[in-house]
Amino acid sequence: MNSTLVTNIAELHTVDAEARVLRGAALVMEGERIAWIGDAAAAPAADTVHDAGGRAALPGWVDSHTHLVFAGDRTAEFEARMAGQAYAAGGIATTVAATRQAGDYELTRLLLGRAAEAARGGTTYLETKTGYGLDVEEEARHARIASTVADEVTYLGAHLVPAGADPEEYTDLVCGEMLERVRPYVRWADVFCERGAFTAEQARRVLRACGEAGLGLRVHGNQLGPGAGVQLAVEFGAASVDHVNHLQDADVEALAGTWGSWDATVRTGNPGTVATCLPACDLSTRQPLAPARLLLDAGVEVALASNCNPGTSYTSSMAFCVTTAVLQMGLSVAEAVRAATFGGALALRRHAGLDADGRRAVGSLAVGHRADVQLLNAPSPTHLAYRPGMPLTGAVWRKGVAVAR
Ligand SMILES: N=CN[C@@H](CCC(=O)O)C(=O)O
Ligand SMILES: [Zn+2]
Repeated sequence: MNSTLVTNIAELHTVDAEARVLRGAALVMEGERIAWIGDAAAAPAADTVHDAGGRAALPGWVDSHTHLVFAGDRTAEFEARMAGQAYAAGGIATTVAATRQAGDYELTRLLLGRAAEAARGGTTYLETKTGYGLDVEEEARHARIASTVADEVTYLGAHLVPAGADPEEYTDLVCGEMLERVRPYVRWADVFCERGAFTAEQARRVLRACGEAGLGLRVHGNQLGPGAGVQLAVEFGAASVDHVNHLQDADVEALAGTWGSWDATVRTGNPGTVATCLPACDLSTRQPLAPARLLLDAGVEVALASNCNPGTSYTSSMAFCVTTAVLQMGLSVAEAVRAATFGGALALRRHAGLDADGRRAVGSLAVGHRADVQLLNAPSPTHLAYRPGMPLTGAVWRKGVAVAR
């Protein structure tokens, strides 16, 4: 099995339960797992040696929320928004029309290009969603294509009621035939519970049906105004509720309540509902930045994700999200890095051990975890906030294979 030693690491940020930072460190990747971590002076030999040259090493980013199966863009909508127009869910229909026109080859090519772009930015674990198909054949096609590229696929048939459809009948379809057809390709289901998208009652039906079909649950909630998304996510034991821009005290309390049997100091117990914040989207839609500081202080586990999509967040830069979280959302660098790595892993329930489908943990660096590692072009991750917008991704390994260096 091929092995790589990365040595001469100024700071190795494990993002483990003790948040250990090892100085003068090295790590060995063997096949697709991390085989050894420790003091560089004591490192074992390996087939290949990579000198980190005094740079910092972190887990690769875990991007737990993207919508990458799409064609076309929405530049005109973005320009109108920058001129003062508000974002509305209806814009999704523009992308649905463009995506339905793209054949399998084209859609796969676009998706591969976006996944490669994300990897070059340090993302080593990627979730993506359907939701630009909105009929049975298209949603099944998008789920199938997504499953050939992304680490995790989420069914988002409940993204928008397509033009001309009756909302209740469309919800029936999402809960029935459409769900059956996408089921082989997806692990998760999501619903956009928002004004202009799905009501709380419709969202409840979707979550119930998808949960009964054995899918893990996620919710797009409280993005454009206060709403039922967070409470529904908690009610259904969703792994994550995403956006969370407009929260009432009761929403924060409900989320905090889901973490009662989780011990963050040893990372055991039952994880609750992660609050996934999407700062690039918040800036692009001119929503208030999600209250990540408040959520962390209340005891809620927080993730940062890119939400890369052509409508609200056309970037897969997790580094940008980390930078924004530090500069504008009140997180420390360590908290932001944790949210963009371990937080995403927790939101995808890939934070620990080998699970039932034999997958290795991601989002933190420990022996046995997936060898998903990035080096920064900097001696410490503080530079992500200190030097905003600079090209700080040095080398990236995904499953032990160099994807950028
Ligand atoms: N908010 C809902 N869905 C996407 C945006 C989709 C679009 O506008 O194309 C989001 O997460 O922001
Ligand atoms: Zn989204």
